[in-house]
Amino acid sequence: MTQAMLQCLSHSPLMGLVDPLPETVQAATKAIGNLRDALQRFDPEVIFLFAPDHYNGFFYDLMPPFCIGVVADSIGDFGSLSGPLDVPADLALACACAVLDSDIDCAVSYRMQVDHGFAQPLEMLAGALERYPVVPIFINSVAPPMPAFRRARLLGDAVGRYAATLNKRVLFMASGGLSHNPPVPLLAGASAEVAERLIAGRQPSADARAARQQRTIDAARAFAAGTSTLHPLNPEWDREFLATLCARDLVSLDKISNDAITEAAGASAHEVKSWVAANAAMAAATGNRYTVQAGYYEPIPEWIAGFATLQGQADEVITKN
Ligand SMILES: O=C(O)/C=C/c1cccc(O)c1O
Ligand SMILES: [Fe+2]
Repeated sequence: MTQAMLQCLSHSPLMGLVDPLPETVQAATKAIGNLRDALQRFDPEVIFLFAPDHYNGFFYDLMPPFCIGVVADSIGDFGSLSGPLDVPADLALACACAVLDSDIDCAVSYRMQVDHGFAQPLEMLAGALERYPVVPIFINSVAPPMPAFRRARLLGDAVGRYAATLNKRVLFMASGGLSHNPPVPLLAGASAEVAERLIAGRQPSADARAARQQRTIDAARAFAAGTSTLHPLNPEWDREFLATLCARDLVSLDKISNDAITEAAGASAHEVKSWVAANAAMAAATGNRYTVQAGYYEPIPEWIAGFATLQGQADEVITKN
């Protein structure tokens, strides 16, 4: 029998670099610890990790809406872990085939590069990049045109139905901020130099990477000081989104357009599509017999993130406990 578990966590590469008050860090750390403890108890045999990229592994030379990594490496931006992920290649490829058979067009990569979006949850929850077998599933969340909520839900549904055939303990994990708008550039209106970076910016020089990271750190300091023009966090939007997931009413999100997401919650709020996909996977794998609890929520300007955790269990697991 397949046993399923769901964990969703915001990420921010600013954690540890631009921190809020110690009590805020402590509360977030405790919430992350709760997820980590639950993950260890569950001891997944495979993790399906839905996450975005931030122009570190995916560029406009060929930008897929979705991509499953058959082989994947973390680049180690902002001090996140670098190195290979333990991707079960046959299983990842079979998952991609099942997704395609479900009418969801999804790329595959045998050299997928991932950034803090994938590395942070693996480090914070699993303890290492290679601690557990992981199928990395990229959802384009920063580079328009992007998939809509509905497509993210259907991707998750297809992954969940595939996972249900495995007879394993599977963990559906999502990584992404809620409302937020860090200074990740847009191609529309970009200078020639920035456009080139977004189209073909793979393997930047050490200086270029350091400059990029410093720009984000400076932006976070200004945002926290209230002197920034970045789109504000939107706690009301975030809380409503979390309530929708807890009510397991994913279909109701379908009516929210990409423009409406950007306008209400910022250009990087599209990262919540990872959460939608993971929740849809959980619903499909359990035949909709699961419960979800939001764990922690706080709008944290220093991390430029509506920061949250959420966890879900299959009803069978709850009954056995
Ligand atoms: O500069 C980047 O690559 C992204 C930074 C960032 C900052 C805050 C929240 C996030 O989700 C990010 O990816
Ligand atoms: Fe992000």
